[in-house]
Amino acid sequence: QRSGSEYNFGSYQRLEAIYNWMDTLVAEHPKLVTKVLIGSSYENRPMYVLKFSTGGTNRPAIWIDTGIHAREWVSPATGIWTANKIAVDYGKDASLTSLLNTMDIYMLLLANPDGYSYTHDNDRMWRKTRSRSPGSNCRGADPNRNWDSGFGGPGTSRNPCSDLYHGPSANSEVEVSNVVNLIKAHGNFKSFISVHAYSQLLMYPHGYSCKDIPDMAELDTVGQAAVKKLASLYGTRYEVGSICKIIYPASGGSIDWAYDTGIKYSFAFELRDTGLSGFLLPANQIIPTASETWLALKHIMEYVRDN
Ligand SMILES: CS(=N)(=N)C[C@@H](Cc1ccccc1)C(=O)O
Ligand SMILES: [Zn+2]
Repeated sequence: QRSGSEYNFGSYQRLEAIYNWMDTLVAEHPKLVTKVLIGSSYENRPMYVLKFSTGGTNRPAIWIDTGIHAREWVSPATGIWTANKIAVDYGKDASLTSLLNTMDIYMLLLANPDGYSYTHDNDRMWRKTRSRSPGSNCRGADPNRNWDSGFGGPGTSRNPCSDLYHGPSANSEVEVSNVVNLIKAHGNFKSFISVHAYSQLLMYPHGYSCKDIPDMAELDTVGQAAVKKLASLYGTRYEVGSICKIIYPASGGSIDWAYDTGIKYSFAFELRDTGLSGFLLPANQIIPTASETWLALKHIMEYVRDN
């Protein structure tokens, strides 16, 4: 279907509809957007990254992933709206256009496709991947505890039945190793942004330690300015801080790995709301959430472009 017409950005869509929509986005903006297959999930679903590029080779790049936790539906919904916004606004929004004339943006909209599918067909509250654990009837590892950053440390579990199960080893989840391989092969990412829900937070590393990172002051300043712009639309209030300090210790998280691998501008969003609806955010809040989040994302990307 044409992305501009039939696809309803204001509703939660099944995996198949999102994949179809990606194809229409590429078809409608062939000079800007390409679909890059970075590998398959545990259950053999393709993992596609949308690459926004106006040319060059291996330009400095910004990474955005949504949907790593399956039940956090407003995350991929926001990613889809954002991908469309970037495609539509290129050539119209001077700041975005200048960014895309010098940098690339990579978006992984469904970072945990097996889990996302499972929340539609089996268990709305599923969080993890769907991998099998030898010796256990429980399935899946937390893809946000499986990265090689303080792996197995505080805020994780070695019990395959726990929602915080870190997996048998770092990068054991193919959904994680597919991303790690791309980031390493590319080698020129300047920013790594992972979008979660809920709590209305904008966080920076670390989760595996509460010690301030060397770039803490800078990332905090960027974060504070970003959430100020977010709040300017509807007054939605976000808090800014390190993962460990602002919520809890969490080891093996993606943005900790990204930061420690040298990607300075690494952030995690926790979108709406603060617990009233939680993971079951009503669909009528998708577009408002995506619209306000865009102001924060744009601020971060502009800062990365200019620094
Ligand atoms: C509610 S939640 N599960 N999205 C919170 C999310 C916080 C976090 C984000 C990035 C890195 C580490 C930790 C998590 O526990 O994985
Ligand atoms: Zn999450």
